[in-house]
Amino acid sequence: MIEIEHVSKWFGDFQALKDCSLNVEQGEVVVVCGPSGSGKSTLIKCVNALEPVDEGRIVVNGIEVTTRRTNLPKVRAKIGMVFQHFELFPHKTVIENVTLGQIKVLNRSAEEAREKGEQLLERVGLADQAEKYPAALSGGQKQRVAIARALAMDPVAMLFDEPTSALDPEMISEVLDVMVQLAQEGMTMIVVTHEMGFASKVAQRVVFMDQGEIVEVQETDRFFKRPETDRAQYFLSRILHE
Ligand SMILES: Nc1ncnc2c1ncn2[C@@H]1O[C@H](COP(=O)(O)OP(=O)(O)OP(=O)(O)O)[C@@H](O)[C@H]1O
Repeated sequence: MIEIEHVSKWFGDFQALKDCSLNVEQGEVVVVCGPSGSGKSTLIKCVNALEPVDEGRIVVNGIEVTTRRTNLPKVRAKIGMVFQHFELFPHKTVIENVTLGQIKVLNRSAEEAREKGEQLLERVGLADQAEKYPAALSGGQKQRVAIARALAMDPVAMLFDEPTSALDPEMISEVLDVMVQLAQEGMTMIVVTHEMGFASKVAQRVVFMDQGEIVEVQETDRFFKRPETDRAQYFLSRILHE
């Protein structure tokens, strides 16, 4: 479903991704972890075509996202992305945030978009916040709006870039709960996170990145019991004892 084939990417002279390959199956949840600067965000931005790749290709649900295309917003909309800092439209209400893309990119009518938006806000527990502006919401609520907004586009897969790392500790579980539910419903997901509790509960596989390389791809249980590489072992021992 998500095929990443020999992807390399440079920022100027700096190689941020080095020959990265990974296949994510339909309905699979893969957690990507690794030290700061290892290329995790860059990798998933490439999957959503937010960053162009220099070598290799990425195919999502049969569509190559790494070719230059004119209908990029439509392709991108089908691959939902949730960012660390929410990236909501600050001057739009919650319901407008959730309907805008549906109207502009998917050409849905305002009524259809609103109905879908309301259903999704209900699903993430925010039905009563529809008319508020993002500034009036907590971080956990903002992130749930961001998830609802991505889901409103009927994505074939969802990408999460450290979705809980900007949240106060007490809000982390309200966002993770929504993600767990999505996973249980069979959504294909790539999740960049250091939430190893989430990884061990939900992910089928864990990808460990370091210095732009995919160093290790392991079944989750195995990764936590016995990572194959010293680099992954060292990383795990550090974050599990933080
Ligand atoms: N737009 C950019 N221009 C130049 N360098 C960049 C750009 N984006 C990322 N980088 C560099 O590429 C490397 C990988 O960055 P990336 O954000 O993918 O890492 P990460 O593993 O997600 O890190 P973190 O956990 O800190 O978010 C870093 O060294 C970063 O400084």
